[in-house]
Amino acid sequence: MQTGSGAGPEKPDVALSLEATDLAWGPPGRAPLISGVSFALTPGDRLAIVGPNGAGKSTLLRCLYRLHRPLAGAVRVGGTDLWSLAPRLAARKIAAVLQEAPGDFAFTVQEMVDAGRTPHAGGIAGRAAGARAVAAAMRRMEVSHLAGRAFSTLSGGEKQRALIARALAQEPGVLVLDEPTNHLDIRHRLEAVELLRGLAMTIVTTLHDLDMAADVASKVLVLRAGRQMAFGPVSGTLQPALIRQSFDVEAEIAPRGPSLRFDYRLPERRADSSAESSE
Ligand SMILES: Nc1ncnc2c1ncn2[C@@H]1O[C@H](COP(=O)(O)OP(=O)(O)OP(=O)(O)O)[C@@H](O)[C@H]1O
Repeated sequence: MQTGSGAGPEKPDVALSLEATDLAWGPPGRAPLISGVSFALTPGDRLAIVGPNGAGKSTLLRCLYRLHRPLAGAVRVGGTDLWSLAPRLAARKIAAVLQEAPGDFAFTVQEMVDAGRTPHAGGIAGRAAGARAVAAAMRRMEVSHLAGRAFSTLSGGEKQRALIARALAQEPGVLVLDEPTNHLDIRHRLEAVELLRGLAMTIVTTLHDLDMAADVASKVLVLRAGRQMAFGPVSGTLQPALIRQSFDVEAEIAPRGPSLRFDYRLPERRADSSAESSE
């Protein structure tokens, strides 16, 4: 994938602010799966959402790309309530890169990436700008040579790159990604980090790997059991005590260039609890 600025869409990206205020969501008739989530991103911020399995990371993302309507609180993009926008206008402001959806399988890569233009205006000028944005996104994600291939026949990493190309073709102000480095090999993973750092849009991504969160993100939000444990700059926020509380592991943190490196171990069992368990 090409990460240099020369390979980007010709129209400059316009990053937008993103704000969540006391956000809560849960399925009808059930207790909220997430609640009390509040954060504010300025245009161009890159937020990593981290937390253990089942913490509510994907649920929070669904609130941010307008799939789940909040039970309480609000999401504002560029200062406007997300739910006051028509769906098409919301899709011009926020694009999502999710794990592949069953509906994606019927299309070629070209058709998939073209679909990123759906929220945008048609007309001759609109179509020409759209074709340029699609071609630039495909070049950037190195999927141009796969244009005629059925999406269903791609490898996991190729699929991931095609899905990111579709979102880039959408030219959003905010890009939301669910575990974007899943399936990527070492080289493409490093390139994804560089890509995310180089995009001139606001980024929100879930990540399991804290090293990667520190490499990619300027800010981090830690969730556990649907509650926000912390939100703030990566280096001041991801501290051993918070990692122990949130993930139940002991962590040692060391600087690595401008980023951080995390080493983990399981917490030692307390002597009295092992005595209890042997009784
Ligand atoms: N629509 C739903 N109805 C009922 N429960 C749900 C729904 N969506 C998510 N959940 C539950 O909410 C919890 C949080 O799920 P979510 O997928 O947001 O977690 P996550 O942090 O992304 O997890 P992982 O790291 O394992 O991907 C899980 O226990 C999940 O089973």
